Amino acid sequence: MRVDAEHSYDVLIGKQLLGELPRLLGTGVKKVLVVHTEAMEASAAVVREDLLAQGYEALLAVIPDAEGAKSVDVVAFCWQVLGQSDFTRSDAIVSLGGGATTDVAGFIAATWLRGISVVHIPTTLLAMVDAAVGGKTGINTAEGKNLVGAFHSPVGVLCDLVALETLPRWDFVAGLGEIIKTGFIADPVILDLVEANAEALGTWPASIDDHLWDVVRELVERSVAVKARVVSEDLKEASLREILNYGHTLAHAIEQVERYAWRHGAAVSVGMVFAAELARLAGRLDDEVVDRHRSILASVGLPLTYRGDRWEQLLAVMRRDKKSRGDLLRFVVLDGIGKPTRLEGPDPTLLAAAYAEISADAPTSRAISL
Ligand SMILES: NC(=O)c1ccc[n+]([C@@H]2O[C@H](COP(=O)([O-])OP(=O)(O)OC[C@H]3O[C@@H](n4cnc5c(N)ncnc54)[C@H](O)[C@@H]3O)[C@@H](O)[C@H]2O)c1
Ligand SMILES: O=C(O)C(=O)C[C@@H](O)[C@H](O)[C@H](O)COP(=O)(O)O
Ligand SMILES: [Zn+2]
Repeated sequence: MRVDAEHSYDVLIGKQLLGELPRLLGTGVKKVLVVHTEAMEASAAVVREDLLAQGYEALLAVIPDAEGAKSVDVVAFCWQVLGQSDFTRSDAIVSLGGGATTDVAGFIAATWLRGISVVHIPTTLLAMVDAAVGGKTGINTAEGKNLVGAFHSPVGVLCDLVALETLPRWDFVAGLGEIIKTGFIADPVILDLVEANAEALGTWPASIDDHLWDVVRELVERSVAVKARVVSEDLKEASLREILNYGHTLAHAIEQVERYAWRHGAAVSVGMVFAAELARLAGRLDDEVVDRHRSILASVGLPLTYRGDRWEQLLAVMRRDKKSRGDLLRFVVLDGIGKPTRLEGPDPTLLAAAYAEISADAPTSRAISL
């Protein structure tokens, strides 16, 4: 799959792809910093050995797990490593891990010497289908999620599906959240595929067999194809790219309120049900599509509700969403499957009514508690 952003790059999807890394790094690179978490230590050692065998100077930088990686302290630590190892503009970073790792490593690459090459090797489903592709990089601040970052496209992405064999069920399911998002905004075949294989997908990795691998590969390819098309047309989110943010306005607020104890994909699941209810109440989306949100997300084990007593707090956080313009809150909503649009400045009563529909506490809501 090819992405045409500030430069063109390949997203390779398959098995045992490590041999492709030198080609993705391109010519002239001498030093490579492999950024990874402790959980990825063994794989990072293999990548390093491979790079050394190919004649590169290869170093490892271990960063904290999950959202703990997306902090300015981690960035500063990696800048120090790069500085002390004399990394120049002809050297490169390789990220190895989930979306948190690819986000922070991408940001380090974007900022070191004002930008050096990065190759992403995503190891979660979510990072393969979304985070590693498209060049959005960033970190969190105390005030919110992804508030600091840069658009900095990788020079290549290597999605080795074998990595998914060790991914725990909950992290796999979180990745399905972004895949289902892609289905609703742009590719209904994704929804059909998930619905037809929901039980096996929702019980990963116990359910792995040849058929399931074919399904997962197709889901990854279809999701990456949508993302590649969108970011090739609108890298810096002038307009079209906002559709990839479906469900994210509320999702990011939930993640922050939960101090990142929720997985991103799980929060996106609740955020999509909220956005669907918002569109329904605004008279844009019919009941059938809203119900399909709930049924498909629940079928793989994703959450549909959030605590009712947090609305004011969530609303305050949502005001800092990147789609906001001044006081104007803006949401990506659907007019139908594959028909994303924007809802700008919805009435506060409409927002509260949509939230009541997803509140875990509301006895009369249409929400299903899992
Ligand atoms: N830049 C973008 O366009 C973009 C898109 C979507 C999401 N994101 C970001 O991605 C992050 C979420 O990514 P995520 O869901 O991958 O979470 P994550 O990076 O936190 O990884 C989830 C967990 O999986 C573990 N893990 C990773 N690979 C594994 C493997 N192969 N086997 C076993 N365990 C493994 C990690 O150690 C971690 O504990 C969020 O920060 C989100 O904001 C960014
Ligand atoms: O690539 C994009 O654009 C997206 O919005 C993809 C999202 O899934 C992703 O979570 C992204 O990091 C959110 O971006 P943000 O600009 O809302 O921080
Ligand atoms: Zn996301």
